[in-house]
Amino acid sequence: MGSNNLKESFSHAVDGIVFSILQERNLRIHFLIGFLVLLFSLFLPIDKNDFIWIFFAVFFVILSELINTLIENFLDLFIPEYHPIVKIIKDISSGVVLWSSMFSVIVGVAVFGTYLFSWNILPIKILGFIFLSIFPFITIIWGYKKWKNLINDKR
Ligand SMILES: Nc1ncnc2c1ncn2[C@@H]1O[C@H](COP(=O)(O)OP(=O)(O)OP(=O)(O)O)[C@@H](O)[C@H]1O
Repeated sequence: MGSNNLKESFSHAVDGIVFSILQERNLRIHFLIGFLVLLFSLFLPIDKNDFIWIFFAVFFVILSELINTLIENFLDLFIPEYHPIVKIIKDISSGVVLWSSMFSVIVGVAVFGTYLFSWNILPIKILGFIFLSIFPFITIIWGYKKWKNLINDKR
């Protein structure tokens, strides 16, 4: 069942991406947003470095969504019934997508804020601070009890 040439390997890889796009609504949304962001950036005088950051942010979110899809399918194959550990793994996997989306928001605000509104670094620092300190702090307080129960279930 292994692929024996480069063309076949490429075709299987494309099949994987097509399957993920057809299966996952969130992936379709991220592709659409990524396309619109890149299209929009064509109309701004964005320099090469900033464009690479934008492209990387879009690419990174789609990559994490593909990994999320991979993990979900893997789990559904081997453990289709409800299981507390499956819940934890799937939630972490979604968390990876959320985390990379937050990174792309920072990049978007930094680049587009500069070109559209001549923002300096302050709004970006504030957003970065919110994402890296206030966000984990609030979510830990908010979700602590729920997660403690889940971890106890796991034991
Ligand atoms: N077998 C399972 N056992 C326990 N919890 C599950 C199971 N399947 C799904 N869940 C819970 O439901 C959520 C959604 O899982 P699902 O597989 O439907 O992904 P989805 O709808 O594609 O969501 P997303 O891609 O946004 O993570 C998971 O994050 C998890 O909390």
